[in-house]
Amino acid sequence: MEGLYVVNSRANSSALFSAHKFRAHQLLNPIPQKITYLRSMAQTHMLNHSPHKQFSIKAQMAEINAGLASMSNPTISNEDLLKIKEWEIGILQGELAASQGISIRRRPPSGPPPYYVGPFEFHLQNEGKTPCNILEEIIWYKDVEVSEMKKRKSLSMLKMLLDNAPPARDFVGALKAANLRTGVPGLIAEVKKASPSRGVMREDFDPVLIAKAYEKGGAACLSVLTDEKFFQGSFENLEVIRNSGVQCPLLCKEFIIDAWQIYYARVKGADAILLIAAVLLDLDIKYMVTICKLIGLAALVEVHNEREMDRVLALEGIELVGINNRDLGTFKVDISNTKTLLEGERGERIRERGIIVVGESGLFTPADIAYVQGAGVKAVLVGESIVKQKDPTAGIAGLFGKNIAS
Ligand SMILES: O=P(O)(O)OC[C@@H](O)[C@@H](O)c1c[nH]c2ccccc12
Repeated sequence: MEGLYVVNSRANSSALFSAHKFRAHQLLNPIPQKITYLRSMAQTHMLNHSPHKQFSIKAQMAEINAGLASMSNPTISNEDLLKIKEWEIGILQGELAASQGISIRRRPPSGPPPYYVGPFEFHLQNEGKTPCNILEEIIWYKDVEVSEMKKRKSLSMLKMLLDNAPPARDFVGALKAANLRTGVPGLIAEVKKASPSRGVMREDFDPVLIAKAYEKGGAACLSVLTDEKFFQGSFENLEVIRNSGVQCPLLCKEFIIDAWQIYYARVKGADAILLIAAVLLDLDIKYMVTICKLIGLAALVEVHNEREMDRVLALEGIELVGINNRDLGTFKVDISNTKTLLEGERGERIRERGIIVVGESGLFTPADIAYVQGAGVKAVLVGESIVKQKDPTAGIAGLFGKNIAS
């Protein structure tokens, strides 16, 4: 556990590069040999994990090295050096993300540090300082938010709190049981006040009342939005629902970019967390799923296109995959996405591996539920259509076209 902590204790970084940075702290003096050493380490990591990018990265590394070798300013401070390193690592991480088809960029640093002598193209890459879509905006804001939260509560504090937390409830088990009991997909009912695409969905928003109404209506699990700025949710909502006597396992609906958030979610009462493949590198997903297993959480890995599905299916140990019918970049909703991603060989592999698939977003009617069930989902994640109902319990019966409460 301690090893995991060191590697993943920094925001903004994939596990490997965090380890790399960690060592960078220890190795800053004297400068040239150590830079070369650090660089070769980064190079090794890149080569191991992104073979098809080998050539371009090698070339860029060579360019940076040449630049540094010709650097004449001997007064460069350790602090500036560290900034240079961090900036470069950001660029390399961007490269790795692009090679995996991830279009969401992490928050750009404020441009090249002083004394930077790397290739010109790197300067250009960081020109775009405005987010390209809503998901990117959310992620950039989250980066800042999480680094602030981490200052207030360290990971070691969270780990101490974890030792006293009641064990997590079986999220996947509850979905399977509900599916077997009702013959329709197990319901994850979402406690959601607002969203960037739909605005405020319910003015009289009482999270505990809604949660209890969902449970009464036969929800297997609940999803609680915790993002404040864009969804008007909160960790307080998660906590009050957990302490209200509601028995359903809880999904912490958060934009997770740092393992610290996983521990935080568990401390606040979560039984499952969401990992969004459009945002996270393969290695990050793998690493975060491992952390979830260590602390007893289920991980719902969300995909919204074929590329993301293939990336996730290439990872081991995945139990729960969500297919989002809403493109988080454009807000476009199309429930046939669930069907498309489960067709052919992909669907077969999923069945063989016993992965539970959750159909997410845009489900309003019994026909919608039947459609995604026909496509192969064993669970659904529903917010808008039930949270907007005056009586969410009746909303659930309306959504399924029958009473699914036990
Ligand atoms: O309200 P809807 O259309 O029923 O969607 C619920 C849920 O799928 C959606 O809120 C969601 C799916 N993935 C997300 C990731 C972040 C925030 C929200 C989401």
